[in-house]
Amino acid sequence: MSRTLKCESLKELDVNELARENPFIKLVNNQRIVEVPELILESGLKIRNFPIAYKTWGQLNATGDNVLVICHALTGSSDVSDWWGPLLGNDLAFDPSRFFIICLNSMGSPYGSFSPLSYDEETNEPYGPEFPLCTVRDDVRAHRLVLDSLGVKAIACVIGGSMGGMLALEWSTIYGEDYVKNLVALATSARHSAWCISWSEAQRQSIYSDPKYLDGYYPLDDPPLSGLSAARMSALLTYRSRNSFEKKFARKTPSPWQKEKSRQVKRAAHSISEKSLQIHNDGHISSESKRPGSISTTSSLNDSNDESITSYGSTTSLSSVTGELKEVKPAQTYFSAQSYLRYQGTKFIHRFDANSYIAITRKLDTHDLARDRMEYDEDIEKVLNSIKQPTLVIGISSDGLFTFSEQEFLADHIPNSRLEKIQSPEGHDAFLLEFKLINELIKNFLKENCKTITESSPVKWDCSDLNNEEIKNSVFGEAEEVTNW
Ligand SMILES: N[C@@H](CCO)C(=O)O
Repeated sequence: MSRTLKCESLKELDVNELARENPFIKLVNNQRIVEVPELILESGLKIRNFPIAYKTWGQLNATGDNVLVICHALTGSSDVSDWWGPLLGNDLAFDPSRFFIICLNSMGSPYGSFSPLSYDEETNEPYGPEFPLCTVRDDVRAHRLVLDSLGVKAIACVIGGSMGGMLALEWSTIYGEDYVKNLVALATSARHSAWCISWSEAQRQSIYSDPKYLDGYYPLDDPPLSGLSAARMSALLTYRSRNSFEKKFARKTPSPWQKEKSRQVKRAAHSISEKSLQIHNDGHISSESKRPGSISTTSSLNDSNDESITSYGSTTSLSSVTGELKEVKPAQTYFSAQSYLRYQGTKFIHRFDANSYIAITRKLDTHDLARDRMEYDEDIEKVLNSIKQPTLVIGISSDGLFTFSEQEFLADHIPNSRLEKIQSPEGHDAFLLEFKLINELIKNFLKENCKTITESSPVKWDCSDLNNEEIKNSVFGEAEEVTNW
């Protein structure tokens, strides 16, 4: 991270102190958090003295215009090295020896910016479910205030995928080509589709239906984990594709390490009814798995008193006639695809907050470049037509969430744009997985459109914050093959 540059006019906040109130902040290495004095949200509400977290790499040049603004996706943080690490480094797409690279955390996210975990000055309580609606446009306006205070005069290119792509489109639309010189939008849309809104809704409903949700007034030490985990599991399915799952898992049984990762902990069953109950409630993370009044037979996901780790693929089963244990091979009811989903759900609840998830999915739902843009008659094609910057649109062939046709729509209506298709079976998340292809596409686009910067002499930058070890140990879990190319 650039240690030399500080916000001139914004108060720098003590990250460690903030992390005492919001433990998720600790998951992001070496970011800065500043206090923005005031912003009027799109809703008309004025917010005061609120935090924005950001992280930078490289040095700002004398003219303040060698700036790459990278915008993160739904559950991302300001730490680009954690989720797009293989694109960041000397001679890569995001080259800190030439560009000043900045990623600012979106509001609603639990990773440092203004969120449901922030304290309301008036009540001295976290906002929780009373956190105000923050839109993509609100993010862009708040982030602009931070860029101004850092001395940024123009953005060489704004780049983002998924929600990050929405921010990138808004940056270009709000501030125009004098301030934002180039745009790269990946796997995103001009407005959030009915399909995406519906998935957001289904995920929020998972959280609402967790009895621990308590209308959002849950204590931070007892949050609605099962609802949040279920929300992430269904979200994850929309981020991948049927074919990638079939190829990866088919009908495989989880290996012992996969079972261990997904914490499938079972105690021995002593009767048919106990065994049936175990199968029936298998995967229900807050289940007691016992009849009211009887002794528990299945531990919850967080139970550390494991007696044994078994699965229904074992050879111990029950005779339906006698009700006694008998050595037979039962039908498989626990599959590798399930252990993967459960593991992902568990991984997520350790790094995200339920109210934040609700706030940020609502932000996605508000996204519509045409909304309230009367100067364009709220006509989406006219708004896209007003984006004059050289633009690269990148779509994923198998993306079922932000479909390739939505990328075609963007490219068809943004006049100075080029469309690239990534052939990948991975679905939407390919924008976070197909590093090599994305690196090449963005690098070539910048070479073509930011020549004076890409051809400038490289300057030294502090790369101590970037190393393979950090990428491998990503708190957010980069793909397993991240370092393989
Ligand atoms: N996997 C990404 C997908 C959202 O586009 C995330 O969690 O942010």
